[in-house]
Amino acid sequence: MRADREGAVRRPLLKVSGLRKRYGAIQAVGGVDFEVFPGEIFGVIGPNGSGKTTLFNSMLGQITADEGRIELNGEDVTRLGPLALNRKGVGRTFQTLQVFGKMTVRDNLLVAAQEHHGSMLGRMFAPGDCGLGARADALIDRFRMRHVADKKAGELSYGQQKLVDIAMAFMSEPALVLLDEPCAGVNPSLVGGIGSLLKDLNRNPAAARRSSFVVIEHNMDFVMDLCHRVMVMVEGTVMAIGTPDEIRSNKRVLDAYLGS
Ligand SMILES: Nc1ncnc2c1ncn2[C@@H]1O[C@H](COP(=O)(O)OP(=O)(O)OP(=O)(O)O)[C@@H](O)[C@H]1O
Repeated sequence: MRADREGAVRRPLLKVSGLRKRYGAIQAVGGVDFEVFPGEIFGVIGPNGSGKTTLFNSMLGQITADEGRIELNGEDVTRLGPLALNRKGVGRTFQTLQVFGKMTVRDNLLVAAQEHHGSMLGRMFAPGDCGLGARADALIDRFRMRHVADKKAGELSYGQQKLVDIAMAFMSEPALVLLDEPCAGVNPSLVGGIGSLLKDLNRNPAAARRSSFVVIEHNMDFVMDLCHRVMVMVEGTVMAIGTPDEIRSNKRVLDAYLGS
């Protein structure tokens, strides 16, 4: 729980407590605690091997943590798998592209909503397509992809495919989106655009609810510009959590990570 500027107590959307995961002799995640609040963009940074991906995969039900508890809106979701979490409003993007190269951009978005609305075929023949076509078109416009909407995704540049990948995560209108290195492999000239897009999606006043994001990213300028708070992981544990300014001026973080 945390009090906002007006003093009202805010309940976390995501609460991770005492999370641990070991691989044999390696303690990948060694007792991690943090909270993400509604509407917050929360960054996770740390050197290679510090446990970020293991933490993500545990939160997404892709691996089972050895210990700890994960709560979504106060509900214990520790043992839920990816599909059940997706149905509860958790979306994700992967480090590597997940788009279907032979399908159009628009169809990629429609397929992404499949888990929420039954099979692709069922949806295609359902009257009014459950509103998914309209949602796909709205995202296509928001991501400025109208000119490529009917092109095969595999024909697009890597950066454009990355945008399709991110847009797919938003088809289910998630409350929480976990983004795994959204800038990885993207031309530096496109990185600013991805940041603006995510900020725009985060504050979207038209959406029924504001999405919160947890973002793993090695591009420090991107993280510091985008995130409201940042968590620094070192050797599977939390070294610091704070605003970008607090993290940039934290001596331990500078010595262990940022300063290197
Ligand atoms: N499936 C696995 N089997 C064995 N060891 C693993 C496995 N997955 C991760 N590890 C180890 O756990 C530690 C944390 O890895 P993890 O991938 O979570 O770190 P990371 O911070 O995401 O790294 P990177 O920034 O390089 O993606 C590392 O020492 C890694 O070698």
